[in-house]
Amino acid sequence: MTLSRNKKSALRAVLPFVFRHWRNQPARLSVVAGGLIAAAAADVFMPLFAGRLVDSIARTDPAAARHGAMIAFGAIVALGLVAMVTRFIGLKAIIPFTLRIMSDVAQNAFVRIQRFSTDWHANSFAGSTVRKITRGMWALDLLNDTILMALIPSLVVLLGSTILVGWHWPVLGAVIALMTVIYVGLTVALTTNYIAPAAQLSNALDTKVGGTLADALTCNAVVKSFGAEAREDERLGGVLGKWRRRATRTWSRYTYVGTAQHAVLVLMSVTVIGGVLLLWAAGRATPGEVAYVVTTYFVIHGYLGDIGQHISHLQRSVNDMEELVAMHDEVIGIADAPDANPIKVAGGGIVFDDVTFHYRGHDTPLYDRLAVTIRPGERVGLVGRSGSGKTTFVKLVQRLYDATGGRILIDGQDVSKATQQSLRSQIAIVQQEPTLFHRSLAENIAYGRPGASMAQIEEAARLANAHDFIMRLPKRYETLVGERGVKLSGGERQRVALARAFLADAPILILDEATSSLDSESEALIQEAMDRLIQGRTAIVIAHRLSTVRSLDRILVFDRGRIAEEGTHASLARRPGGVYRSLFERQVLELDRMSAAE
Ligand SMILES: Nc1ncnc2c1ncn2[C@@H]1O[C@H](COP(=O)(O)OP(=O)(O)OP(=O)(O)O)[C@@H](O)[C@H]1O
Repeated sequence: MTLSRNKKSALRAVLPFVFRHWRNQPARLSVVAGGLIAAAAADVFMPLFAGRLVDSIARTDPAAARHGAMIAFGAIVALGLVAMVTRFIGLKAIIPFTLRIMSDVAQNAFVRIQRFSTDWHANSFAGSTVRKITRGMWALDLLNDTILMALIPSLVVLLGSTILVGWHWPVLGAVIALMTVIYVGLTVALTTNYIAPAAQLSNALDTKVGGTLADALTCNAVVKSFGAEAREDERLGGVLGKWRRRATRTWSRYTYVGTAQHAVLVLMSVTVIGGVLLLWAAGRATPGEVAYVVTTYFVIHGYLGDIGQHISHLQRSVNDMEELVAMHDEVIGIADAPDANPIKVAGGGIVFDDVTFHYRGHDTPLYDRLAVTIRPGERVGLVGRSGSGKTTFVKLVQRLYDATGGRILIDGQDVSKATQQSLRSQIAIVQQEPTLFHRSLAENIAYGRPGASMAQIEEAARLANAHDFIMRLPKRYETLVGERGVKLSGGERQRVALARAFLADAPILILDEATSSLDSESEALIQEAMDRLIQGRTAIVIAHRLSTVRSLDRILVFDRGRIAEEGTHASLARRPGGVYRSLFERQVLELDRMSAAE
């Protein structure tokens, strides 16, 4: 999290990040900076000719007055045109320049986040992450505009005007320089030390508002089922209340700082305009020169007045980008080894060679030197109480987590030394609660094999007993399934996931059996499809209903991260006092009770 970082480290992290992106487009950057600097330089000379104009028309000789005035007027118009054209060129070039960086930043963030470990995703709110990316993207737009369109031109005007005035009247130049330094120093100090800490706190709460909204909306089905809408309203209200208090503090600080800046500008007008009037009174400045200094003051006033805002924008955009940049610095978690090779899976034998595994934050390891061998083509059931370590076993096979000790081998190759993409392409998984994309059914089924033909997709759906229900849908294979597949029933989602696994045709299959109570017809269809899918592959089936694992080659009974028993259904069911036997007896008893009740 970024709160512990101070503002300097935020600047140090964000600015190099942005400049790295600038360097990718050197030609465009030169056009942008060149155009905008030239326009600002034209502004510096404008007051000089305004002064000449006043002096010319004050001449007693009408012909000389007209001639002088025309030259000064021509120069003012020419400078105006130069400023207009060069600014146009700069502004036109900044559009593709910034848009390209914004899309690069979003794309790069997405590329990284997708590859962050399962652990990272388990600990992050999707809603907050989305907000960090979009907010960072727009902050980059503001940051580019602030530096290139505002701060650099302001610097050119301030330096140029100070030098030009100082050339005529060194003391007046020094006064302008001093007041500018006071103004900018005060602004920088107040924005960074006074406004930024408050802004950082309100940003953190802003992210929290996004997270709270997303959390409740994603779990809307749960909220509805408990009639907990009012509770969630209240929860959001609480977070919004905190955000409002923080935002009030931040926005008030902006107002106080604005007033302090205004006071310095008033002081500057007194010293600069007062100074040139004294010079005029002493006969050392003509009326035209007074007009020149007064106009210069107003030009400087215009730029300085906005500098406060530019610095706040700089600060705000840096704060808004900080979380995005921090994500770039985060370690991926599970990364491919530098010498990783694609895994080659033929039979699909899996070995847990004395594997120790410890979840972060837990006191004790879940597995302590767990040793398991699954033969190629073997069909193994994992059973055991909830939390006994069945799902973790398959997560380790997929290398969603790294083992703390020992090795996991597939066909003799260490999974930690294989490329993740190759490893996961060899494993098809049907989750307990399959998640579908809000895309067409055809796209969802073809996810495991991009480019599959419609005929292949239909064949997979038939094998998964999904074809018939799909054909009854209004748009058949083109039907959109809703966010996470909410428009389908649990059993239908399972069958789409099975079709996906058929099409993926991987040598290793992981089935996490659905616990949701399906009607018996749906259950039979799924069971039949599962039996078909398992044929000819190494299969690991996490089973909750023991009927599912009866026909498998071997059953591993998990108990608090250990394998308490293993064997076939028949051998385990006979073992007196065994864990499996007690689970089995309990399920038989439940079935008896249910049929008695019917
Ligand atoms: N991401 C995680 N971070 C920390 N602890 C976890 C994480 N996932 C699971 N655990 C813990 O590890 C233990 C084993 O969990 P696992 O999901 O492997 O059990 P399971 O046997 O599959 O349970 P179930 O049958 O309920 O799905 C549990 O105590 C669980 O709380």
